Amino acid sequence: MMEKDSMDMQGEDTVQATQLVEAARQAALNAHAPYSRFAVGAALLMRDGTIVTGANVENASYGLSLCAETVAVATASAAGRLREIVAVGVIGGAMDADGRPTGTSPVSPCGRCRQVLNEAAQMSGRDLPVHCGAAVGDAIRSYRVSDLLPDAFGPADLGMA
Ligand SMILES: O=c1ccn([C@H]2C[C@H](O)[C@@H](CO)O2)c(=O)[nH]1
Repeated sequence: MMEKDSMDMQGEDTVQATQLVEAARQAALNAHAPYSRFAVGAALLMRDGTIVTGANVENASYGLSLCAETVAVATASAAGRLREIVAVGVIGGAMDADGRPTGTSPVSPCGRCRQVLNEAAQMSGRDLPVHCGAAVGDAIRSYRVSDLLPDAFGPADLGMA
């Protein structure tokens, strides 16, 4: 797999990653993914320590489905909190018969979600950590938004500070 090297973490960052991955796992249980049967959960750590979550919402058109990360960022934005995001956790995996995501390899955000996360990073003024966890087990790969979307098209390209 071609992916930029993930960050090495220690101490507090590891706690943050573990907490966000666990919240993302909980969120993924609410995925509406009857077509792909692939559940994704996303968790946003906010400046005040609270967590905003999202899960993927598919629909019968397939292609117009909403990703977990996008749902989470939209939820924070709708509450007037787009600028308050400080870290992100994501998990995903093929659902078992009970609708629980499975798999021991981390998944990382799709291309569209990377652009959405870049907007959150720009608005928060932080190169947000993105902790990508496995549905099951301890595997976590952590990145920065700028690792996932280098040379991003962003507000500066539209002449905005
Ligand atoms: O970053 C991603 C990648 C995929 N999905 C969802 C979309 C679809 O519902 C399912 C399979 O692609 O996973 C997400 O929620 N986030």
